[in-house]
Amino acid sequence: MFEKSTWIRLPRNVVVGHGVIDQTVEAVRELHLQGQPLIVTSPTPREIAADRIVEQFAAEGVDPEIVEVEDASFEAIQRVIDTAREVDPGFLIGVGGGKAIDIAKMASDDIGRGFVSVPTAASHDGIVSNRGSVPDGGTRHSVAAEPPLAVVADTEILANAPWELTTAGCADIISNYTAVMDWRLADRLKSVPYSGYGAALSEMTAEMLVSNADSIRPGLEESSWIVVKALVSSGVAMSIAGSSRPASGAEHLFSHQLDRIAPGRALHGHQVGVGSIMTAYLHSGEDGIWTDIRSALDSIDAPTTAAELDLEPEEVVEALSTCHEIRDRYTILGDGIEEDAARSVAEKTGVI
Ligand SMILES: NC(=O)C1=CN([C@@H]2O[C@H](COP(=O)(O)OP(=O)(O)OC[C@H]3O[C@@H](n4cnc5c(N)ncnc54)[C@H](OP(=O)(O)O)[C@@H]3O)[C@@H](O)[C@H]2O)C=CC1
Ligand SMILES: O=C(CO)COP(=O)(O)O
Ligand SMILES: [Zn+2]
Repeated sequence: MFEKSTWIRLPRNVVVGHGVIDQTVEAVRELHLQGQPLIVTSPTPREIAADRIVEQFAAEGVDPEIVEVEDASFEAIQRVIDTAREVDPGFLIGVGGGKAIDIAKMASDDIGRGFVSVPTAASHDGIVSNRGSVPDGGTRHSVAAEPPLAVVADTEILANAPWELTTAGCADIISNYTAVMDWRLADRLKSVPYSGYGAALSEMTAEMLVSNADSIRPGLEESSWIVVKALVSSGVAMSIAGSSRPASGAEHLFSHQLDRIAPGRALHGHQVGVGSIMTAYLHSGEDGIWTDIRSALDSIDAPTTAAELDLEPEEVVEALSTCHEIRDRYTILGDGIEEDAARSVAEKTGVI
């Protein structure tokens, strides 16, 4: 008897375009969300977007509660949960980069209230996904969480954000190529749950971004449009898969390890891009697609070397040779690669 079942949880309203931040209240009302909003944001996004959203609610006689977070941590999530228990909000709104959105997402899951995602940077593909990603000591948790009920992505705000945030988002998408290679390998060798639809959507998203690379230029609002649609699509792939597998393989393990070894040095997307060059080399060898990945990153101004990530060569070697320990996710790194092998792949790909 056929006994499989799945839940694919997706946002209902995805609102993208110029000035749509001013439609946030409308997007919320259309979902019939009631009660006081709890806005989770971080310092810069607060000035750029959250205060504007507060004004919109104030014009309707609603006074949102705001929690400002500085880092992605379980302490920050707990602070949001504690505030939510005090004020009993009707729903949450995450306004900012990956950190604010992940925290809002995970707190919303804990307190059982819906959440709306308002990205201020096209820097990562968690803006739509049903996954939260939080470092915790020597490990990192990628946990199931509430997907947003709505996403409000204002391309004017995204286009005015520092250019490197957009190139980080592009690199996060380009890394889907190696994430899917790792996923297929893990399916073949370890029988991990695999979704052909999730994999195909993830690869197609990377393909479309790369084929539009010429239109992704600083100051062009169209660039934010292209990138944010790719980020939404990649997030949907994760929701279809029910895991971050379509968008996170060994290149993400490398990045998560760098967050421990060299915290705050480079953006998530930029680290996974460089990781992807090296893991593509491990998958397909000297004449494989690693050169295409490097060219794609280069064409959108994303880093391709350790120096551009502000890293020492030995930090790259350490991260690559130890990152398999970060979590139980089978990838091309298997049970780890030797330091000399890691140095060799980093040298051969020009990363160091
Ligand atoms: N759940 C998921 O599926 C995924 C989660 N992630 C997670 O997302 C995080 C990375 O996201 P990322 O966005 O790079 O990190 P942050 O949220 O830390 O944002 C990066 C920087 O950009 C600033 N910023 C945000 N918006 C603007 C703007 N419009 N103008 C100027 N500065 C701005 C932030 O300011 P400030 O310091 O003031 O906040 C911060 O300094 C990681 O924690 C990663 O694990 C990534 C991919 C997928
Ligand atoms: O960054 C992500 C996808 O781009 C999320 O993946 P993780 O599950 O590795 O945190
Ligand atoms: Zn990522």
